Amino acid sequence: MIGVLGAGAFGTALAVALARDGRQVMLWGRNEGTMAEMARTRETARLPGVTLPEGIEITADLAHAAGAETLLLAVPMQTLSTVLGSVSAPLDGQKLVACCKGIDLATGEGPSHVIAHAKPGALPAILTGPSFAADIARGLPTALTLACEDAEAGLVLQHVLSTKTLRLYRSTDVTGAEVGGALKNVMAIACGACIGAGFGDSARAALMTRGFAEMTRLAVHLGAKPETVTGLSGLGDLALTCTSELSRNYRYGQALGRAEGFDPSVTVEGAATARAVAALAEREGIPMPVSGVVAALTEGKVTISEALDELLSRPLKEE
Ligand SMILES: NC(=O)C1=CN([C@@H]2O[C@H](COP(=O)(O)OP(=O)(O)OC[C@H]3O[C@@H](n4cnc5c(N)ncnc54)[C@H](OP(=O)(O)O)[C@@H]3O)[C@@H](O)[C@H]2O)C=CC1
Ligand SMILES: O=C(CO)COP(=O)(O)O
Repeated sequence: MIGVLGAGAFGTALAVALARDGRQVMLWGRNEGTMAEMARTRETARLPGVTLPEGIEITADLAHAAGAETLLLAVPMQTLSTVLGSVSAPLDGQKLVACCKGIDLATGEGPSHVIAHAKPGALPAILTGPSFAADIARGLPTALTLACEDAEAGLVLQHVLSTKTLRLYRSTDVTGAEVGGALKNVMAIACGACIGAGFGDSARAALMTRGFAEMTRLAVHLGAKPETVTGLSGLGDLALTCTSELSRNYRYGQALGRAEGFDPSVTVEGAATARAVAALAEREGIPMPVSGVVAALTEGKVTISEALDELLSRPLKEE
């Protein structure tokens, strides 16, 4: 049995893909009324046009869902610690796969460390890479990274979670996978802002490239392998998110670039993560100029033209 905690767009899309491939899935969401409605209609407003297969058990009972051998954690990053804290069972020996992307603002940690602190006896892993929920739920193909420090558990998870349309590559470099997934959202905000402000495609390509350099710098500093950052979790997801209006982070950036408002109920992981990265970069003494500018933009501390000036006026250096 696979349990999915978080019945938003991504958790539901993963549940649909896995159930279609014959897995028994339990999908947990916090709102009893919403979950009852989802069970009755087999539909969700977060994935219009998608029918939830009968193989998905829909529940609002957290203790029940948390009993599954493999748990996919698909809640927003800034709520992960709270959600895990609400599970009273220790989850010893259970495989906890973070499907969220970001860095916890309170602790400066990625999802695997948040899991390790909340449930020290569990086996943490991360599933990340280019994967819009709408694509996954429609059965469109993609490839993802499944990273787990325990190579044996990683191998098991790779087989449990791969389907005919989701091709999982395994890795033991959890830090590399987490940093790539977290930072690509920050870069997507930067690229959206760049396009929204009318700075053009050349500027966006430059931002993506320098953003990628920043991702690699932080990941390697934290002990990751550079080749992980060039994989699906880093470059793969960066390419997707910085170029598609299906990305919420990109659209949020566009709104910043146009000095327009943005619906605060939409999940935009890159905003809090930019602030977490800026704090981490300062603490560790790592230059992260694009992340710093995104953090300042999201906090309303600089305008889009001040952000551009800040990046362009940095001392000239070797690439
Ligand atoms: N959407 C996508 O294409 C992809 C998303 N992801 C990642 O998946 C994670 C979740 O995103 P996504 O599903 O898109 O987000 P959504 O906004 O679609 O859904 C978020 C879900 O989390 C629930 N939630 C929010 N706060 C809490 C809380 N405190 N306790 C319990 N549940 C809570 C919401 O419940 P409620 O409805 O009651 O508010 C909702 O079901 C993010 O980290 C994102 O980066 C990764 C790959 C692709
Ligand atoms: O992570 C994603 C695709 O891989 C989804 O991106 P957004 O959260 O920006 O929509």
